Amino acid sequence: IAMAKQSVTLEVLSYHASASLEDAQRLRSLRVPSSQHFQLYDFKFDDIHMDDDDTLKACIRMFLDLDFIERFHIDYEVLCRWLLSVKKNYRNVTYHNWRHAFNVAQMMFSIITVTQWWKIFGEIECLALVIACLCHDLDHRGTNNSFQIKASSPLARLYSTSTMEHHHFDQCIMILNSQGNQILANVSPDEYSRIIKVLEDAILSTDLAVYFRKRGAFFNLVRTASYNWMRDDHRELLRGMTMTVCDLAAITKPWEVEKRVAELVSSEFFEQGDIERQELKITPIDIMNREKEDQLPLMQVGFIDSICLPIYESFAVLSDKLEPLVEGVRQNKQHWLEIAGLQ
Ligand SMILES: CCCOc1ccc(S(=O)(=O)N2CCN(C)CC2)cc1-c1nc(CC)cc(=O)[nH]1
Ligand SMILES: [Zn+2]
Repeated sequence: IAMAKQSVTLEVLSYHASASLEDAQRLRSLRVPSSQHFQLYDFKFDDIHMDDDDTLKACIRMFLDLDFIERFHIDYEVLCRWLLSVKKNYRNVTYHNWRHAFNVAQMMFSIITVTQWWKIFGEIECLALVIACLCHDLDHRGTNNSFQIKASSPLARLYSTSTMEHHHFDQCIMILNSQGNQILANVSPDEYSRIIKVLEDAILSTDLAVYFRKRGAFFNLVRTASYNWMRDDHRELLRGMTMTVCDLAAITKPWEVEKRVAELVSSEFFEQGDIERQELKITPIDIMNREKEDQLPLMQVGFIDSICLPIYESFAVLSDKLEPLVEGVRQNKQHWLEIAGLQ
C-alpha cells in the first residue's frame, strides 16, 4: 500500500507550475489601485469587467489593506510570484477556475472587514483564511468528489473522503513551499504551524459534506447566543462556516451575477454528466443530466432552501451588517421561482 501511495503521490501531486520571474517582476512594477477603486468592500462585487492583471492587483490590495505584508514581513516580489503561481494552478474549467477563487477571497475580505470579525480571528487566522480562499479549489478538474470515486481517479486512491479538498490543500502547500513563492518564509515556526493548521481546516471546510456535518452545532450556538469567540472550537466552527458562506456567495449577488454564475455551474455539472454517460457508462444524477435541464430553476430553489438560506440567515443573526447577503438570497429565490413558473 505504501509503495502504491508513494507512486500515486508522485504521479498525481508532482505536477504544479510556478510562475516565471519575468511575470512576477512585471506584476511587481504595476501600480496597485485602492480598495475603493476595485469596490473590494462591496458585497455586490462583480469581477466581470476586470482583466487578469486587475484580479492580481486586487489581491495585492487585499494583502496591503489587511496589513499582511508588514505584519508577516512578506517579500513583495514573492507575493507577486505566489499570486501568479496560484492563478496558474487553476485549470481552465467552466466554473471552478481562478475567477471563482478570486471572488471567494473578495467575499472573505469584505465580510471580515465590514463585520470587524478580523478582531475575533486575529491576524494569523485572517491571513490563513484569505490564503485558504485563494487556494481552496486549486487544480480542480471540473468534477466532484463522487466522480473521483466512480472513475477511481488517482486522487480517490489517495483520499477516500473530501477527495478534492485534500488535493486542493496539497497543491496549496506545494506552492507555498516552492522556490520564490514562500510568502510565509519570514514568520516564526509557531506562527507558521498555526497558519498551516487553520489553512487545512478552512480548505477542508469547503466540502459541503463537512458543512452539513458541522452546521447543526453552529446553528445552535447562534440560536442560543452561547458562542464565545475566545474559545478555539467556537472560532474554528465560525471559520469553517465563513468559508462556506464565501464559497456559495454567488447566490447572494444581484440577479444578473447569480444568473451568469448558475449558468457556469450547470455547464460544468453537465460536462461531468456527459463524461459519466460516455466514459463511465452510467446515468448521471439529475443536476448533472443535460436531459433534465428544465428542472434547473427548481433545483436552485431546493439548493437555496436546504443549503443557503439556513447559513445566511444564521450569519445575519450574528451580524446585522450581513443582512444584505440573506436579502440577496431571498431575492434570487424569487427569481428562480418565477422562472420555474411558481410565482
Ligand atoms: C446551477 C445548476 C444546478 O445547481 C445545483 C443543483 C442542485 C443543488 S442541491 O442543493 O440539490 N445539491 C447540492 C449538494 N449535492 C451533493 C447534491 C445537489 C445545488 C446546485 C448548486 N450548487 C452550487 C454549488 C457548487 C451552486 C449553485 O448555484 N447551485
Ligand atoms: Zn469553491
